[in-house]
Amino acid sequence: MHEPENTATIPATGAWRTGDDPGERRFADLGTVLLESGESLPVTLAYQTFGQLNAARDNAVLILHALTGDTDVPTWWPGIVGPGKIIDTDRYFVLAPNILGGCQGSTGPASLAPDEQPWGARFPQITARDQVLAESLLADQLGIARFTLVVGASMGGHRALEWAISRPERVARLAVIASGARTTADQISLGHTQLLAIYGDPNFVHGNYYDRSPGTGPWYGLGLARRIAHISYRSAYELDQRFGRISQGSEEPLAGGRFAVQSYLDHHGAKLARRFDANSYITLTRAMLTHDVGRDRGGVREALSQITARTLVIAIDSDRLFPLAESQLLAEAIPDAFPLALIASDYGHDGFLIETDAVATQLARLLTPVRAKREQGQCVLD
Ligand SMILES: CC(=O)SCCNC(=O)CCNC(=O)[C@H](O)C(C)(C)COP(=O)(O)OP(=O)(O)OC[C@H]1O[C@@H](n2cnc3c(N)ncnc32)[C@H](O)[C@@H]1OP(=O)(O)O
Ligand SMILES: N[C@@H](CCO)C(=O)O
Repeated sequence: MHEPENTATIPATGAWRTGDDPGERRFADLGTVLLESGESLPVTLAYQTFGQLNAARDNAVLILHALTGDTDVPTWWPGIVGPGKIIDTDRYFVLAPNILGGCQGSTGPASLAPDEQPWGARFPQITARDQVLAESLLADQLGIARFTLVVGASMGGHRALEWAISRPERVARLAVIASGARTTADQISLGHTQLLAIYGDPNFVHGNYYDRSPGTGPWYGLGLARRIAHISYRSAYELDQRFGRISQGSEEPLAGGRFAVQSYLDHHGAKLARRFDANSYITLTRAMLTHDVGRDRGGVREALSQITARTLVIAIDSDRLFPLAESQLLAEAIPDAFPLALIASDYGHDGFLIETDAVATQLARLLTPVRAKREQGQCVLD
């Protein structure tokens, strides 16, 4: 394992995280990986771990972050992961890799290609299956044969499902939150418009912007893509309850001012553009759009029937990005699944990040029997 050069060479134009955390992340060199596309890619994954792997190596939990998440799970999911939380780091060994194709330490378009230049637009097409392959190589390297729980929300749920289908012997329990078995036409449409927002930025220059002078990256396009995405992360009801037609500041929209909700979206757009790489956003969005667990497996239901893990599917009732029907399908088609767990929330898709008490209550159904039996001194086979 080594600190890859790629994290040190992202140019100053990019304000995404560049290996700036205080040494908690580690990096696994996983060698050259054969991708679903047939191309080969040298892969490094950044990851963090929390807690201790026990002697039996049977307390590992794999947490798979969503689109722009990172390895620092206790920070973005504080109600779920940490000492005494439902994913109790005093009890479990949590492994949190950064997604392949991302820009927070793992190999992605900003990494150096073998010719010592950033991949940029040359970065190959990546799928959820490629991402899971890389994660499984990381697990191999860490000596984890089987996870007691694999959990992912949103795009993390895509990978969690791929894990449970392609490597059922390695997943004892599965939690899929606000996610689905394959991207819907609506999701593809939303992703498509986000991609076009980036492509249309004159500073995108076909993805080859890394050597441009500071301040000339495709931040406008990336920020616009995030605004489009962010609308889909929240419910119409919540936005209206919260912002209504309120003006931002004293200047009325009729007099050239902004609505507060415009300012809010602008804030989230600018914030992401400061911390994320546009080429990674494209790579990950494309991976999301091509997600289909049924591809080359005889269809979605056939693929889901291969899952052996005890499974919990959680949905947010106001999620307009991942419709309930998609979660319902998972809960019905996965053989050993609890009935769909529905969380009532006004927050929409982002509910998985915000409604952590409700998510924890649901996860307890999947995890507590193990805890209770262990505390009674009983042997529990994962
Ligand atoms: C697994 C993963 O997905 S990890 C990655 C998760 N993180 C992200 O996605 C980052 C984006 N953040 C978010 O989506 C949300 O902040 C969440 C889901 C994390 C939390 O949701 P909430 O608590 O409802 O936060 P909310 O959506 O109100 O955003 C708060 C921000 O909006 C800002 N804001 C609120 N109203 C306005 C407004 N009218 N004008 C400008 N800014 C505003 C706040 O100042 C705050 O800014 P800050 O985050 O820079 O401190
Ligand atoms: N806020 C989440 C939403 C996607 O599920 C992210 O950016 O990863």
